[in-house]
Amino acid sequence: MPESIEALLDRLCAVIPDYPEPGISFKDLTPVFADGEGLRRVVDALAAPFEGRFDAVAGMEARGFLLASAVAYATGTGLLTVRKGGKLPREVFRRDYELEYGSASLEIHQDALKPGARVLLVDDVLATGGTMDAAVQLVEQAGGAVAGVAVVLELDGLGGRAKLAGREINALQLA
Ligand SMILES: O=P(O)(O)OC[C@H]1O[C@H](OP(=O)(O)OP(=O)(O)O)[C@H](O)[C@@H]1O
Ligand SMILES: Nc1ncnc2[nH]cnc12
Repeated sequence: MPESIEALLDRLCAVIPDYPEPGISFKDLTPVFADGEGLRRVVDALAAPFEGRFDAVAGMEARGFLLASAVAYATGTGLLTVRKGGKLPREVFRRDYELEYGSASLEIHQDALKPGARVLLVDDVLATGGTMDAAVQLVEQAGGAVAGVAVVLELDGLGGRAKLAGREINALQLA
């Protein structure tokens, strides 16, 4: 029987205690990305429930970029870059937010989207949901319609799903 995606993630995801600060259990997916079959299966599984329902994929800097660009390529859709603050050269919309270990800001070009474009948002980890919620708001502010949210790992007990109430979420594994 083929290995389930949950078993694959259990096997390849590294867990680092007390990183980047005491009390955080850091989930490192770089070994999944480094595995040819792992990367392909994760990318396909992220997009599968939304097939035919999105025109573009938004990835959040930095780890989200890795997955979003692969999903966009695999599905023949466009790629939107949602960048950390101060990196984009033209007029931006901006959101400041909190995450498990600090605060940050995200920006999107004001003209990044065609009006009504259906956007799938992709990231590696959903923890507090601060990052994903900020990105959802930016996509909508730029005139897009959020088709859904796809993440590899949803961290249990940190409130990310509640923060995204009403959004369709595809999480490949609850950790
Ligand atoms: O649900 P949240 O609490 O917002 O946490 C999830 C976010 O945290 C990580 O990014 P990080 O900001 O560490 O940046 P990186 O991708 O540059 O490592 C991860 O890639 C998600 O984007
Ligand atoms: N515990 C965690 N592991 C990996 N990425 C994260 N992003 C936010 N919290 C995280």
